[in-house]
Amino acid sequence: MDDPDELAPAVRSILSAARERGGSRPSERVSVSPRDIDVALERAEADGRVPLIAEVKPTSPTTEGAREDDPVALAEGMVAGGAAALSVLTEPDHFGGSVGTLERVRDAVDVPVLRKDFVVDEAQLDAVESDLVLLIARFVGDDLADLLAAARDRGFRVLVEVHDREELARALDAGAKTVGVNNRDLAELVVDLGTFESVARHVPDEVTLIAESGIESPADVRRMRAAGADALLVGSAIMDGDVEANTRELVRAEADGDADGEDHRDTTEHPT
Ligand SMILES: O=C(O)c1ccccc1NCC(=O)[C@H](O)[C@H](O)COP(=O)(O)O
Repeated sequence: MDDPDELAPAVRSILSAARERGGSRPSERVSVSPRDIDVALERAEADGRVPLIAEVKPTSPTTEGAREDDPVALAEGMVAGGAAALSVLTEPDHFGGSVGTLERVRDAVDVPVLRKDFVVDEAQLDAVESDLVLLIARFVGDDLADLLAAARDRGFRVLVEVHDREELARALDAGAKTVGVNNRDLAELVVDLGTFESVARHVPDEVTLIAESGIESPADVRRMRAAGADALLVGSAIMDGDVEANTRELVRAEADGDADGEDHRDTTEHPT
């Protein structure tokens, strides 16, 4: 992992809390029969919906206040609004999430559910079942391939998050098949949609590519799709107000707008 001093204080705090929670609770090894994310994304495309992963994110270090509504009602609103899949924060100390929330949400909906947390060791994988788990390349460093294998052994599909080309190369070397490019720089917590545009062009076509963070409007959706996003992960913009209406507005961004429908990913080979 990078020098922790380079990370925003909030992110250092998130990571040290994750390590403390780590293997503190001995759990049985989970075994998951996952709902297929690719099928869910393809179904959305076939229906003319932008494939959207809507995030149940009660609060965060960059959000003022917290959303206290029942997360299950929020999740159901997102699905009613057309979300192809959901992401649920399980980090309790900085995002107001919990594994119990994820279990309740996953029981209530039939779309794939991503567990959004800061997994840094294998024992954390056994905290709860989900269809996908997140591994953040920057935080797991040289353990990425081992954690990827450990997650797959349990049946999880793995979303590997990267922020630059070096992390992308490590993700691809480790065998990632689903890659998220986070527009939020975890060192400074600054969001720049140009991050996705610059990294996406180096992602091979066969990889499922997700644009994460900072997507706020139908124009942002079209921008990320034009840069090659197979799907978008959106939290704050959906959580702010009526989640069903907010989800619907983003899901319809291509039907209502004039996207060129082209994928601008580079299909030539790049050394990893
Ligand atoms: O969202 C934050 O404030 C944050 C701060 C520190 C580390 C991670 C953080 N977010 C995690 C995420 O990946 C986002 O929740 C997700 O991509 C959705 O982003 P957004 O649509 O911008 O809420």
